[in-house]
Amino acid sequence: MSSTRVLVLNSGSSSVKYQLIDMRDGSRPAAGLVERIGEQTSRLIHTHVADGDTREQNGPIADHEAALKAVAAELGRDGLGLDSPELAAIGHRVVHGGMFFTEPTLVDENVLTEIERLIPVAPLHNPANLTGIRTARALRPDLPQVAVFDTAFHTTMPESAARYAIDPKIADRYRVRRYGFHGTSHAYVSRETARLLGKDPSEVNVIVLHLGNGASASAVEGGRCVDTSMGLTPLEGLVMGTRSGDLDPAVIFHLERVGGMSTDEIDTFLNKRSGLFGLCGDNDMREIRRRVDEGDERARLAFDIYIHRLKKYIGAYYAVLGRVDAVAFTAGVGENSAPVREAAVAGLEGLGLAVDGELNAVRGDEARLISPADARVAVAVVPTDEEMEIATQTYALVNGSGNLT
Ligand SMILES: Nc1ncnc2c1ncn2[C@@H]1O[C@H](COP(=O)(O)OP(=O)(O)O)[C@@H](O)[C@H]1O
Ligand SMILES: CC(=O)OP(=O)(O)O
Ligand SMILES: [Mg+2]
Repeated sequence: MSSTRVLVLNSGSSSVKYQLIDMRDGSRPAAGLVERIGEQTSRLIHTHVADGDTREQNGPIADHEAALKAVAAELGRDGLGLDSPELAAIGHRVVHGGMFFTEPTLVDENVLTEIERLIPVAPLHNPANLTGIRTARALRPDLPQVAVFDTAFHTTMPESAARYAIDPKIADRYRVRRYGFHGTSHAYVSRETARLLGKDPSEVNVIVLHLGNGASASAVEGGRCVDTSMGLTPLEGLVMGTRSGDLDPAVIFHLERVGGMSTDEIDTFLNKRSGLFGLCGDNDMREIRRRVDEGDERARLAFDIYIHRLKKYIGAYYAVLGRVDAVAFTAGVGENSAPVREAAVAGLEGLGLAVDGELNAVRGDEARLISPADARVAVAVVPTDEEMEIATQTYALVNGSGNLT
């Protein structure tokens, strides 16, 4: 039996998402999610696609190691376990790869050491990614494990965009620079946007707006990233579900000196209790829109701040690129929230940007244009598929080709 399947693991700070993908035809025999890891109310939802069976497990799952073992057991019940000869490799999303990793990388001890060294700049993400890799290796030591880095796509950024305006000696000593994240999604979506326009990626300039719980924008010139909104960590840039995005760095000194908060408290405050959640108590855009429609002022302000920041980045990346062929909305909010898309480009007709109300209201899983037919710049909804991109890159590395054979 040939090995054509890739298990993709996306370990977040309190969740593990997984998909088993068959590279022969792109089918997904199984997929699932473990959420609220470390709490009493953890939940595993597993879907075995062949028989449409979805199983749910509720109850505490202490850590990422236990989560991954539970996932392996669920896959095993469907005959799709980690011992399956059809499994070619496991592809892991790793959030921070620093400057070192510019490509998908076969995991060995040195790679693990380097990912570990990057924990201080990705404290919410890299530890979970590491545990995922280590647990998977222990369960199936002979299987190739590939790390696919969120930062890799952004390593093409010019120094003018990647450096902060601080002494380069200090910056280099502490590896302080703008790395950018969600790169797997920005790469996939910019390519799919070119495809939607019937062009080669090398011919088009695209602004990608990845609006999920974490959110980031990128400027992609002829298939290469030239700027992105996240920086040293995934805190910079857009307003997010629970992260503040851009602020004057002096806010931190002020909160410490005047507010009496510790560095760790400020870190938690800005990463976990700010953004939409900090502004109005909700981080889910559906709930925020519902409240806006009911006339809730706090939700309205949160929405307006979110949109104002988004619009500023569209303008900034328009200037960075000089010529823009398309603006692509993706991820949970970008794919599903027509009001966000409409508000983000409202008033930008001068830049050739507009949204057609009827097209914007259409829902669906396919990439689609939402700009009027005569628009100078295409505005598109392009569903992201980080799992397929990770599987493709993983399979290409272990097999010498990314083609679906
Ligand atoms: N129908 C919808 N309308 C508006 N927002 C939505 C909708 N569906 C999902 N979302 C938003 O998508 C967010 C999650 O996006 P997602 O890309 O799945 O995030 P992540 O991968 O970062 O967890 C949710 O917080 C929610 O606000
Ligand atoms: C890097 C990052 O922000 O990831 P996520 O959106 O999964 O939190
Ligand atoms: Mg996401």
